[in-house]
Amino acid sequence: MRRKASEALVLLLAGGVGSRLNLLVETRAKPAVTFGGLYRIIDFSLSNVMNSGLNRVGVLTQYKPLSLMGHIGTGDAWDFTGRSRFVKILPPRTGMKDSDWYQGTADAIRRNIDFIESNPTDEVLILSGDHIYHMDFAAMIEYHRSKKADVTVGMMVVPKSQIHQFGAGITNQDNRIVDWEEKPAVPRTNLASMGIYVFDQKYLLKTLARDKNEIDFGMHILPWAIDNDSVFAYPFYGYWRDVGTIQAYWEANMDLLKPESGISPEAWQICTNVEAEGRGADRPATRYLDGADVRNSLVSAGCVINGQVINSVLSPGVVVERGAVVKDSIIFRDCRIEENATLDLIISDKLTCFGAGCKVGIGTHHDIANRLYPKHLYTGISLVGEFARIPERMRIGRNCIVRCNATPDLFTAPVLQDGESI
Ligand SMILES: Nc1ncnc2c1ncn2[C@@H]1O[C@H](COP(=O)(O)OP(=O)(O)O[C@H]2O[C@H](CO)[C@@H](O)[C@H](O)[C@H]2O)[C@@H](O)[C@H]1O
Repeated sequence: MRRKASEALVLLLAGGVGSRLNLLVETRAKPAVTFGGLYRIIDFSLSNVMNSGLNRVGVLTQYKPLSLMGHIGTGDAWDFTGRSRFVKILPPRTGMKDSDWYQGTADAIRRNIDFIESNPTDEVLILSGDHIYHMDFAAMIEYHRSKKADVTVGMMVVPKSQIHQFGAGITNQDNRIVDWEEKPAVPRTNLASMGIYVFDQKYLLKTLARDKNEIDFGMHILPWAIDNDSVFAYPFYGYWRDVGTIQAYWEANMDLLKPESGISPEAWQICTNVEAEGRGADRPATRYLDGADVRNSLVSAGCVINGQVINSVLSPGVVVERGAVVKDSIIFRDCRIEENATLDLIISDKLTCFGAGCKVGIGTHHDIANRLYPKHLYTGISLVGEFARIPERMRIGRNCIVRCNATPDLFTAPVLQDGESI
C-alpha cells in the first residue's frame, strides 16, 4: 500500500560554497546567512517543509556548517521533534582523501544513500537551502503521483534574460518535460527549474547507481531521465528567489519593504530559531529616541534608533546614533553606527562599528553602475564584514570615507583607522 504523501523523505542541500556571497559566507554556509533582519535563509525551506506536513528531513552539509548546525539545533523551532519527526544534520562523507568532498548535488545525495535506505519512503523530495519562497510540497507530491512521474521538477517562468542562470525546460501540453538545457547561453524557453525535485525513491536509487561520473542533477541526471523516462514540470506561480548573489540577496531583502512584491514571511508562517545567536529571544523592545526618523524599514528587537533609517533592514541590537543615516542598507546584528555616520547602499555583517562621521557606500547603485563600471559586472553594493584577524568586531574609524572602488561586483573594506579614506 502507498504511504501518505506526508511520509516522503526530504533531503535539503545546504553545502554549496556560495562564494558569490563573498564576505557574508566567510564564516558560515550560505543557508545560514541572515535574511530579513531576523531569519536565516534556510528558515524558508525548513518552514515550507513543516507547513507542508512533512516529518523527516536530512540536511546535507559540507562548507562551514557550524553556524548552520547551531541554528538548526534539535529542530524544535520547526516542530521537528517527536517519535516520527526529525531534522538530521548529515555531515560530509568523505572518501579516503581529504580533498574527496562532494562533487555536486547528485554526488552529495549518492553519498547519503544509506540515509535514504534506512528511512523507508515512496518519494524523496530534494530541496536547496538557499531559496526564498513559499510552497506546498504535499501538493507537489500529489501532483507527481497523479502524473505517475519518475521525477517532477518545480518550475516557473522567469524573464528570458535570466534563464542562463537556471536549468531550462521545454514542456508539452501535459507538462511533461521533453527537452532540457542546464544554464543555456541562448534562451529557447523562459521556463526555469527551481532546483526542487520529487523523485520516486526506487527510481532515484537506480539512477544514482548507474554512473558515478553523473555528479549533478541539472547537468547529468535530469537530461538522461528526460530522454529515457517520465519527467514532469510542476508549475509554480508565486514568489521565489535564489539568493546566491549579492545583488539577488539585496533585492530579495528590499522586496520585504514592498508589499506588492509578494514576499511575506508572516503570511507564509516562516519560523526561526531566535535562541541560537547573540542574546536570542531576550532582546528588549526597540527604542526610538527623539532624533529618530524611520521610513519604510524593518527594525528588529533590541535596536536603539536616534538617527535616520530609510529603506533598510536592521537585525536585532543595531544602534543608530544621533545624526547618523542608514539608507538602502542591510545591517546584521549588534552593529553600531556612531553619530553623523552615513551608510548608503551597504550590507554589513554583524558586530561592525562605524565610527562617528564616517561615510560608507555612495550614491545609488544605478549611479555607480552607469558611471564607473559595466552594468553586468557591478552591483554597487558595498560589503562590510569581519575578517579572520579581527574575529570580535570590525571597526571603521571616525570620519573615514569608504567608497565602492574598482573591484567588480563587490567591495570589501579593511579595518580603517580614524580619518582614513579609500
Ligand atoms: N556538494 C554539495 N553538498 C551539499 N549541498 C550542495 C553541494 N553542492 C551544491 N549544494 C547546494 O545545492 C544547491 C544547488 O546548488 P548548485 O549551486 O550546484 O546549483 P545551481 O544553483 O547553480 O543550479 C541548480 O539550481 C537552480 C535553481 O536555483 C536550477 O535552475 C538548476 O537547474 C540547478 O542545477 C545549493 O543550495 C547548494 O548550496
